[in-house]
Amino acid sequence: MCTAISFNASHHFFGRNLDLDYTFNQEVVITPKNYPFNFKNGQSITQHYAMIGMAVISNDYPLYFDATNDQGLSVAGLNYPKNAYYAPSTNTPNEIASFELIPYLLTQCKTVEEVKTKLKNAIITNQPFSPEFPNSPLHWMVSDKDSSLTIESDKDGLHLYNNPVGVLTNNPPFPMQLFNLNNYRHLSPKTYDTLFSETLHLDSYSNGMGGMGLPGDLSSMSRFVRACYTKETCLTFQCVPKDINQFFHILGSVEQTKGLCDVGEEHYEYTIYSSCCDTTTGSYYYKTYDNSQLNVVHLANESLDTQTLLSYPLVTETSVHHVN
Ligand SMILES: C[C@H](CCC(=O)NCCS(=O)(=O)O)[C@H]1CC[C@H]2[C@@H]3CC[C@@H]4C[C@H](O)CC[C@]4(C)[C@H]3C[C@H](O)[C@]12C
Repeated sequence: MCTAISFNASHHFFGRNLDLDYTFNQEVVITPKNYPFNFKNGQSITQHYAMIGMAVISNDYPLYFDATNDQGLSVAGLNYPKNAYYAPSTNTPNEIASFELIPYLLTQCKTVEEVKTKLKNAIITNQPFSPEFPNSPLHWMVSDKDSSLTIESDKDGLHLYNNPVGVLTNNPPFPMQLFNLNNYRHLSPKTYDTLFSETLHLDSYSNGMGGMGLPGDLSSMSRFVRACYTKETCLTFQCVPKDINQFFHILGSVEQTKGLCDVGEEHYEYTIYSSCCDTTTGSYYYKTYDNSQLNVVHLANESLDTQTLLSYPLVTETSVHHVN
């Protein structure tokens, strides 16, 4: 399970929690502007936008989990089991293999509008990257500073849904997630007087009672509601570090502690990393389960007119600031 968020404050921020019971060898990866992409549909690109994000590099190829390009467009892939359907290839030019979608969009598009145009007649296909990395059932959130889009490739075709909340988790399909939010329309950061009785004097004995009924469990529908509510009510400070801090607190509202989510055979899902990319500057902040210190990799600090992938292994050791 995972949660992705797009957040507007002093800058535009985009990031996600990656929740899983095992870890890949993922690292922060910068793809510079002249790294050659040879897509399965026959298209080759050697001049394109640069991108930064979390990826596994295999065979010199960046398998991105989430990334942002130098134009401020971002995409994250999240688990979408049992619903994702990728079609067999028929060798047509509008095909994109599922593992290629993030680089395909981020090399060529600046905005969500451009993504919609690019994907108009697209088909997501099922060619796997390699035997070591077979296909995963994913759906995606694409965001720029003005809007977000959910991409779902189901048995009945490719769906592009406007995503007005800027949040994505996992199942069920996105229209159901959005509809389910209606069930929480009563939630409020304020504690109102009781609405259903004038004779019973029901006491507001605690702050925060306007939020009673907000789900706190880790199921994907609950995380969707909780992340939307936390994000919508979240204050912004027009100060980049403070807004990034707010972003990590929103992600923290749906993070998974080891032990809470038993997936069998003594494995537990946990939040492996949380990321927040400042898409205005291309700075990728992250923390890991064991290291809650923020680390950052800056796209702008590298020369991007090159061909070779740059990678930055995650700093996963617990870091403590000793005060005395
Ligand atoms: C597993 C993760 C989602 C986390 C999640 O939701 N876990 C709930 C498990 S459960 O459903 O609750 O049991 C997803 C998110 C992004 C994915 C990678 C995207 C690039 C690449 C695409 C290739 O085609 C296949 C390999 C590849 C490295 C992918 C591996 C894996 O699929 C990643 C990490």
